[in-house]
Parts: sequence; C-alpha cells; structure tokens
Amino acid sequence: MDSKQPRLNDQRERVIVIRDLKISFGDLHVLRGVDLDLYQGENLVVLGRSGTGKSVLIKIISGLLEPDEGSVNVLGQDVNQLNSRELDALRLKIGFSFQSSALYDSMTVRENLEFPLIRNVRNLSRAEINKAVEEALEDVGLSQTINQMPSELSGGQRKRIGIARTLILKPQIMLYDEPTAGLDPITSNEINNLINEVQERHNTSSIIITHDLTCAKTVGDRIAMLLDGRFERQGTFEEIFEDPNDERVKQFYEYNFVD
Ligand SMILES: Nc1ncnc2c1ncn2[C@@H]1O[C@H](COP(=O)(O)OP(=O)(O)OP(=O)(O)O)[C@@H](O)[C@H]1O
Repeated sequence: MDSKQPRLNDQRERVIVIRDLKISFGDLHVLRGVDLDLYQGENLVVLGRSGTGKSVLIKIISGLLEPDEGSVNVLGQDVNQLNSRELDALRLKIGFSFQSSALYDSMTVRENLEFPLIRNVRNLSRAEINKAVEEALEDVGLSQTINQMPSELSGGQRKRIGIARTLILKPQIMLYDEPTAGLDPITSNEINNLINEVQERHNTSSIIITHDLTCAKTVGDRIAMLLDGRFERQGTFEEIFEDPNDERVKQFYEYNFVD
C-alpha cells in the first residue's frame, strides 16, 4: 500500500500551536516539553504507545485539563486564558470523534444528528435542520439510513454516523481518537477513506490519534510520534520509519502489520 501524498498547505497557516507543554500527575511526568503545530487543512497523525499521554494532550487542547507549563493556542486563542463561556465557544469549532461518543440507541439516525444542532445552534428552522442532517449523511455516504435505529447498523456504519454527528456543526478542527479501534480491516479502510474525504471536502484540519499504522499511512500528511513525553520524531510516514536504528520506532513498527 502506498503512503498518502502529503497535502501541505502553501501558506502554512497554523490552527494549533503548542509550545513546551508539560504536565505531571504526582511523580509521573507525562508530557515533558511538547511542541506541536497543526496546519490548516492537514491530517496530523499522533502515534504513541499506551499511556504516553495522547488522551491527556487532547484534553489539554480542548481545555479540559490545564497543563503545568507551556502554551496552547487553538484557532488564534490561548486556551489557558479563556473563561468557560469562551471555552464552550471554542469547543464548538472542534469536532470530537471519540471511541466513547456512542449514538443514542433510542433515537433514529435523524434524531441523533439533530441533537447537537438543536442543543448548540439557536433559531434554526425545520428546513435548515433537515438540510444539515441530509448534508451530513451525504458526507458519510449513508443517506439511506436516515430513519433507521443505531441497532440496525453495522459497527462501521455507526462509526460513520458518529462522525456525521460531529460534522454537522461544521468544525474547523477534527480530533479523532483511535478511529479504527475494534474495526475489521475492510471497515477500517472505509473509515480511513472517510477521514481523507472529510479533509478534502471541508478543508478540515485534523489530529488523528491511532496505534494503527495502516491508518497512519493512509490518512497522515504528517506523523508525530510521542516518545518519552515529547514529539521527538515528526515527518512523513517514510521519514519516521526509514531510520532503522531507532529502537523505539522499530519496536512500534514491528508491533504492527502494514501491507
Ligand atoms: N487525571 C489524571 N490523573 C492522574 N493520572 C492521569 C490522569 N490522566 C491521565 N493520567 C495518566 O497519564 C498517563 C497518560 O494517559 P493517557 O490516557 O493520555 O494515555 P494514552 O497515550 O492516551 O494511552 P492509550 O493509548 O492507552 O489510550 C497514564 O499513565 C495515565 O494513568
């Protein structure tokens, strides 16, 4: 399988800028000086073994956790300086696709998609809501499921609907936490393609956290590997994995299967 041709924006506008980020829990120094840039329109894959602090990083970016040191700027705003109302407004511009973001089983697909709209956007007409739901379903290629219940859908379809529910608020940044976890290779491939389609259609900037190197290779314009609390290695998939001498990188590669 070929790697993705990196899609790098000429103007290189940055939507996330993180500098010297540090956080510890007691004696556990999780992030020890993280520097990271996310450029407009790119897919950045964050790789790292379990417990290296990937979820902590996402929580800091979204203002759910405060770092001990360092700066986090998201869409031009210093996250640590925002009050709770400003943070809520910023979070509406970020789409979270988490493993735990399950659909409501008692609601149809349509109702699941309407839910974030009705809760977060005031004064929408019925026609506007219908249009937004239809567009979001088209985005994920599942228009025909609009009146179905989540229990009638496959795991991959549910995942796509979950992503549609996030896209309906037209986020500028997408954060995908292990998007292919628990999915078979064919369904994983569909989700990887969807991540690329979302990027192309909406020019969204995304961080994709994954252990899955096939996912990293398929969706990543750039890969950042979290090692010992820092992004010591950043680059294209080939750049990251071409150095056979770095034992930690090698171990990670050998742990996975990439065709
Ligand atoms: N609120 C907290 N209080 C104490 N320790 C925490 C807290 N949040 C995270 N940790 C610890 O920080 C470390 C990093 O956790 P994190 O969830 O970010 O790992 P991860 O890289 O996302 O792992 P995985 O790939 O398994 O999800 C872990 O050792 C975890 O126990």
